[in-house]
Amino acid sequence: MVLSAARQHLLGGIRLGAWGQHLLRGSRLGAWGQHLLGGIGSVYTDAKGFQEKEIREKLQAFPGGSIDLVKQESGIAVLTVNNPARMNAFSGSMMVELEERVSQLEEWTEGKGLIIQGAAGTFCSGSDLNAVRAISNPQDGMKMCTFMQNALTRLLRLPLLSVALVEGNALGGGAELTTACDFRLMAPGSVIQFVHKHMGLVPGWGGAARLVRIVGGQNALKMLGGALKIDPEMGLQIGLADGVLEGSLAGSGANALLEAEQWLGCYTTGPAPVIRAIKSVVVSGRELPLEVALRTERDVFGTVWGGPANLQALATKAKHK
Ligand SMILES: CCCC(=O)SCCNC(=O)CCNC(=O)[C@H](O)C(C)(C)COP(=O)(O)OP(=O)(O)OC[C@H]1O[C@@H](n2cnc3c(N)ncnc32)[C@H](O)[C@@H]1OP(=O)(O)O
Repeated sequence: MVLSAARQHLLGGIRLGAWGQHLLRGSRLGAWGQHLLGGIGSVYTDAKGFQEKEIREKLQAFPGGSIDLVKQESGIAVLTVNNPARMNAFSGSMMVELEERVSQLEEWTEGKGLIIQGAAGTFCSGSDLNAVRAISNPQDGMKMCTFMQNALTRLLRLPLLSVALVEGNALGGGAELTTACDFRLMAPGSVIQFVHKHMGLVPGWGGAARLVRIVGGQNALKMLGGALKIDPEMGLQIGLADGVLEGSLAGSGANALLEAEQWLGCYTTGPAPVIRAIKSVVVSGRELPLEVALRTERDVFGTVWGGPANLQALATKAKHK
């Protein structure tokens, strides 16, 4: 089967990469789905002069901290941004590690959910200003930002329901990281702030594009233009936050994580193939033109129809009272 000119046109500029492969992995997508993904180049290498190997090497020259991943049997993974001496700022090596952890999550076929948190009670203060100073020329900045955009785009497209657990501060790139999750949970006293304007910058990790989709253009303009400090109350009001942690449990590390796990559990309870299919149809609806999204939805539907969970539900004559 050859894609018609119209479909080629629809796909213009949309080049599915790892996400598309995810959709396919272990699934029973139809021939059209295979065509949709086959032969379409990666979305991740299109910036002029972008050489992933080169920027990796450059980033590795700024070590410090780590990105820790724990995959739990419950199907919920916890990713920790761990550089407490610098308020969990992203060193160069942490950027590389983030991309590696995303690759590991892409391979995790049993997963259903993901919680992203910062170590020691605060989320993330953006990129490490020491590294920023050292690569402050536009060429290196563009490469770093392409690398991080790609990693965060793949993060958001994972077939896992993801939540940013925001304690303390999420500043600059840290605020951008929160927008690469499906949901944001804020602890009392926490702040999400796009401080870029104060740094003479705009978001570059894809945070502006995602923010507009989350809170709308008007709110995004106010947040970026005013470098507004968004507290939990304001976060809820503008739709940036999806929930606020209970004061009694928040701020105490493990308890905040436990609360986030409980919150996420409302959405991830059920068989992994179904939860993953839910995320996949929402991602395609969010990112693809309608005709392509509808076809993808049909193909994903085909992966769960007649599947174990579907057959079991039919056998037990489930009622939805
Ligand atoms: C495209 C990406 C754009 C970006 O992300 S640009 C970076 C944006 N982020 C920032 O400008 C954050 C600057 N930092 C701050 O505002 C404050 O440090 C912050 C996070 C509110 C915490 O304030 P305090 O609680 O008073 O703590 P503090 O200032 O004493 O910080 C403790 C140690 O952490 C360091 N730190 C915090 N944020 C950092 C960063 N982004 N890069 C490198 N180091 C950073 C800070 O320098 C301090 O270190 P030290 O104890 O003086 O050695």
